[in-house]
Amino acid sequence: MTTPLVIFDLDGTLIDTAPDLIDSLNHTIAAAGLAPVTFEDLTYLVGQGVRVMIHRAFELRKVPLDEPTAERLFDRYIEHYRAHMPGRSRPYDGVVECLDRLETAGMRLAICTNKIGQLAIPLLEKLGLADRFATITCGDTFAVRKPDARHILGTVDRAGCDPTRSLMIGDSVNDILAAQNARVPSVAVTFGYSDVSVDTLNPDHVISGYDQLTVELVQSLIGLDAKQAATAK
Ligand SMILES: O=C(O)COP(=O)(O)O
Ligand SMILES: [Mg+2]
Repeated sequence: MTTPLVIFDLDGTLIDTAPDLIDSLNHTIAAAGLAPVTFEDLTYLVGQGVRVMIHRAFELRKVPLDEPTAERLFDRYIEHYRAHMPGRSRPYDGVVECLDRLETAGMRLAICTNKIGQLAIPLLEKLGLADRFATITCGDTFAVRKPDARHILGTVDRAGCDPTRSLMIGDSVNDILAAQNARVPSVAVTFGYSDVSVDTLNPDHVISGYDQLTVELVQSLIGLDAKQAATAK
C-alpha cells in the first residue's frame, strides 16, 4: 500500500513570507521609479514567481517594461531577497505541530512551490524546515509549473508516492487548479495571498488554521480509512 503524501504550497500556505516579498519587490521597483505596492496588491501579484510578479507590478502602475530592464530588476530582487532571508518570514501558527502529527501517522510530506529553487530551498533551510520534506519542487524544477498538473505529478513521483493517495494544500488559484488538473484532492487555506475568496476556487475542503488539518481530515480526503492508513507505512 502506497504511503499517503501531503503536498504543501510555500508562500501564503506553509510560510507567511508577505512582508519580505513586499520589501524585496518595493526595493526592486523603486529602482525604476514605481510607487511601493501594498499587501492587497501582493495578493494579485504573487503566485507565478518573481519574473511574473515584477511584470504584474509594472502593469499595475501602467508603466511599460522592456526585457533587458526586466532581467536587471529580476537580479536586483534575487540579490535583495537572498541577502535578507529569512527576514520576517515565519511558518504559520500550528504548522510544525501539524507536520509532526501527519508524520507520526505515517504520512509523507512534500512541497510544490512556484518560488524558484534558489529562494525556496535556502529559506526552508534557514527556518529549519527543509529536512521535513521528502521532496521540494520549485517553479524552475520542471519545464512547467502550477497550475500545470505535471508540477504536482512530478512532485508525487519524486516523493515515491501515488497521485491517488496524495493531497494538495494551497492558498491560491494555481494550487487548487493544479490539484484539479492532476485529479488530486485539495484543501484551500483562507489566510494566504489569494485575490479572490478561496471558496470560489472549489477546493475539496477549506481550513482557516492548521489545527483543522487533522490526520482524520487528510485520510478522509484521500479516501483512506484509519485502518488502511495504519498499514500504509
Ligand atoms: O513565489 C510565488 O510567486 C508563488 O509561490 P507559491 O507557489 O509557494 O505560492
Ligand atoms: Mg502560495
